[in-house]
Amino acid sequence: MGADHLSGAAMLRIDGLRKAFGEKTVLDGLAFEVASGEVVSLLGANGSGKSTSLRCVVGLERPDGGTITVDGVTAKPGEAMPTVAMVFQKIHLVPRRSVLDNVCAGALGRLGLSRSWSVLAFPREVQAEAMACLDRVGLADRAREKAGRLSGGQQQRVAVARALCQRATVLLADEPVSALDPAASEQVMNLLRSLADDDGLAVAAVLHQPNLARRFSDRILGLAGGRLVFDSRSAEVTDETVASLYRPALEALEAAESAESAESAEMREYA
Ligand SMILES: Nc1ncnc2c1ncn2[C@@H]1O[C@H](COP(=O)(O)OP(=O)(O)OP(=O)(O)O)[C@@H](O)[C@H]1O
Repeated sequence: MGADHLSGAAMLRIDGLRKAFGEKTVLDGLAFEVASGEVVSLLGANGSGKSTSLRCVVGLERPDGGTITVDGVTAKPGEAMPTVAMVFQKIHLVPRRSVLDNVCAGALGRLGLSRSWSVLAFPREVQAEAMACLDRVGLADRAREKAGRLSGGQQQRVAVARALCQRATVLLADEPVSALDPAASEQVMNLLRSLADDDGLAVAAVLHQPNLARRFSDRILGLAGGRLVFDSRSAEVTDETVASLYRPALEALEAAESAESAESAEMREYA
């Protein structure tokens, strides 16, 4: 699984990343790397900072500190690097436009067009590239259909094709399979894996399914409180390691529930 690429230089390097929303520190000096050809999964309880870290990398959030380096080039704070693309749980396609147009939209940045959909037709060479990207994700035969008519799993693959048309070297995926059934999840995870193995992309995915993370990634990063608590090869991540990530959140929930039931017992006593 991508082992050949692991010795390569990092395609994505994050160092000392910090981000706060008001008083709340969400990323507290996060650091990790993803090599070309590698799939890395981010696991952690709700609110541990997984999405925020990816959103900082793609320029959707402006970090308060730290550096993000892509293929040796360090981004200015809040800058969107042209070769970093992201796919989301809620798939952002324009449902009324054709699948092909949605994929062509990946080229808008380098065409110097704003992210507007006013263009009536994309240049022929962009359309040809988009078709090749659609072929890569196995959906060339659906190019002329409206994107909204495709299944969730197919739409996620179209979003991946759009990232390819952007010529991404780093693909970030924020819960890419959380809304998909098991068969579609499998297909999307296989696609991410093969983009790393066969096309040399550096893939970082936030997942809520530890088993998928173990099966499809080279390494798993465990996050808690905006910090890295482990960075291990997938085969070395045990059930106990995973459980320890979620335990504090579970204990906090149990404590809140028992405080609530103690309070209602007290209220019943007074009633
Ligand atoms: N725009 C924002 N404004 C204020 N707080 C935010 C904002 N975005 C995220 N947060 C807070 O930052 C913390 C980390 O959020 P983040 O989405 O990165 O966590 P996560 O690990 O991806 O969680 P989940 O698994 O629930 O998606 C949370 O407490 C969240 O409420």
